[in-house]
Amino acid sequence: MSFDPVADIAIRTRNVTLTLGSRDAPTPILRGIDLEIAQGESVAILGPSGSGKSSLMAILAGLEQASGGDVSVGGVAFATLDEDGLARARRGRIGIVLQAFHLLPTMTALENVAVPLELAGEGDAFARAEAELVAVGLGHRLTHYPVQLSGGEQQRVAIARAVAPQPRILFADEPTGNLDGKTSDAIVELLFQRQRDAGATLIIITHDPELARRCKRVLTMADGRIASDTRA
Ligand SMILES: Nc1ncnc2c1ncn2[C@@H]1O[C@H](COP(=O)(O)OP(=O)(O)OP(=O)(O)O)[C@@H](O)[C@H]1O
Repeated sequence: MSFDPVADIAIRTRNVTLTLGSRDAPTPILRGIDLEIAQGESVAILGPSGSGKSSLMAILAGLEQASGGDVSVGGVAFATLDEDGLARARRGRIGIVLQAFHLLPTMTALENVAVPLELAGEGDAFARAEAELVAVGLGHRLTHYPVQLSGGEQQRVAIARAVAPQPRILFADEPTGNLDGKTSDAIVELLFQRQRDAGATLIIITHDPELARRCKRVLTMADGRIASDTRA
């Protein structure tokens, strides 16, 4: 499985829909998303609470299947993949920082970052994981378990874990939500630095207009649709 360097398109969707709820009471969440995101682009997704931002990210990141339409990421059509196939498509290629950090409670901060690297078949997993944790200011918390870390520290472990495999596409849902101003600035700098250095695609859900302004493209969602799409 490889990314399509000719088209240089990281993500392409056609008429993507998501409908949840029961058959008797279906709830349309996404109502037809058409989107092309180039490799290396930085994209902010804005929009009111409940407009479908996290749902769209879950589909683009291969965490959830769309109800209808096509999603192709790095030239891979997601609709054809089962859960294992999606996990393989994500591994090492797609980095994800979710609002709930999903750190494994039985693993230390270092292990939470190193183990996915090992799973992706990377060498020097622990040395690289340590370097990533130092980069997010957590060199002094390597052996702490998630329960021993503050919310902002857990968020930074999740960010270190997401960027460590140097993914081609990095998704972040409110990556600075739990951080103070200074730490938030440092983390934002780290995300954009990774995006530039690796030519990665960066897709960030945020309510922070300052952070959105730093992205080359801003999508605004409303009621399950893309209401506006502007480039800087
Ligand atoms: N399992 C579900 N069944 C029915 N509706 C759901 C389900 N999961 C999410 N929703 C609804 O889907 C809508 C979109 O949710 P989503 O989390 O994508 O919005 P969001 O724009 O990311 O919001 P926020 O900014 O608050 O995180 C919401 O109205 C939510 O209540």
